[in-house]
Amino acid sequence: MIPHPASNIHIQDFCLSYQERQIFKDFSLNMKNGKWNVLLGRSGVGKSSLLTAIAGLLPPESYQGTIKAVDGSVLSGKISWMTQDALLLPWLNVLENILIGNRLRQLSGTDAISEIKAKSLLADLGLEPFMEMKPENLSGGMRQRTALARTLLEDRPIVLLDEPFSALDAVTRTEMHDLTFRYLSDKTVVMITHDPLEALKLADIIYILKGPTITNVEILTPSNTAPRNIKNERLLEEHDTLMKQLSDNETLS
Ligand SMILES: Nc1ncnc2c1ncn2[C@@H]1O[C@H](COP(=O)(O)OP(=O)(O)OP(=O)(O)O)[C@@H](O)[C@H]1O
Repeated sequence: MIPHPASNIHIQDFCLSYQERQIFKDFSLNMKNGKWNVLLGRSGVGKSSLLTAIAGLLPPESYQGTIKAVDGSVLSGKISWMTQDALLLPWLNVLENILIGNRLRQLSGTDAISEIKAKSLLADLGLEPFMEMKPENLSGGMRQRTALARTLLEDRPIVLLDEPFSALDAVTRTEMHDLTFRYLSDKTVVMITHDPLEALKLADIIYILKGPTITNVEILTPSNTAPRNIKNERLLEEHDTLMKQLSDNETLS
């Protein structure tokens, strides 16, 4: 499927400071359209801040530069975003939580179809037996899968994922990698992860962000097409390269 032309992301001359520290300075980047763009970098370098900026949720007075599609159109309305904390509404059950976008938009005409899609997605994610449970009764991994389901159901051309698999056990994580990759095959995905192997498994392109002030990125394009077998020898060599690139950075607070 050809990605929607407005699903690219063009970052131009982006500058961001918090108090004394400048996080980004004159930073420009074109994310790959319809691909998995993965951000790697030491904790505190500025990855989530960049995702927040792409989502259009930084206060306008706090940054300079532009983040738009290459044709100049705005990105708002084209993005679904899964934040680090699942942000589920405690008074709604799993099914209601993943349908919240529809409910807020009052798409009453599509509710029946959305509910069928939502239930099928919950079944794929192994959450069907829990769909009437409230978030407080779910494990951390189940909450994360619920948040992932909500993001996947939004069906937007741009999908921002901030450590979407971090709370999952190794087996579930592998299953979720494959499923998420399938669901998002025609989207422009920007994913943050702390796991270089996860990045190498899923990314079309990996951007390594280095501080203390980010002015550009180092790029690694893994060989072969994603999703990759993480036992592949070539991938393990690329893992070593990535680890060296990541460790060649001063410690950030
Ligand atoms: N609203 C804010 N006000 C002040 N400082 C902030 C704010 N948000 C983030 N920071 C600081 O900016 C820096 C970058 O934060 P950010 O969350 O973007 O990093 P990150 O690379 O996503 O980190 P992690 O991998 O640990 O999630 C950190 O030092 C953080 O403490």
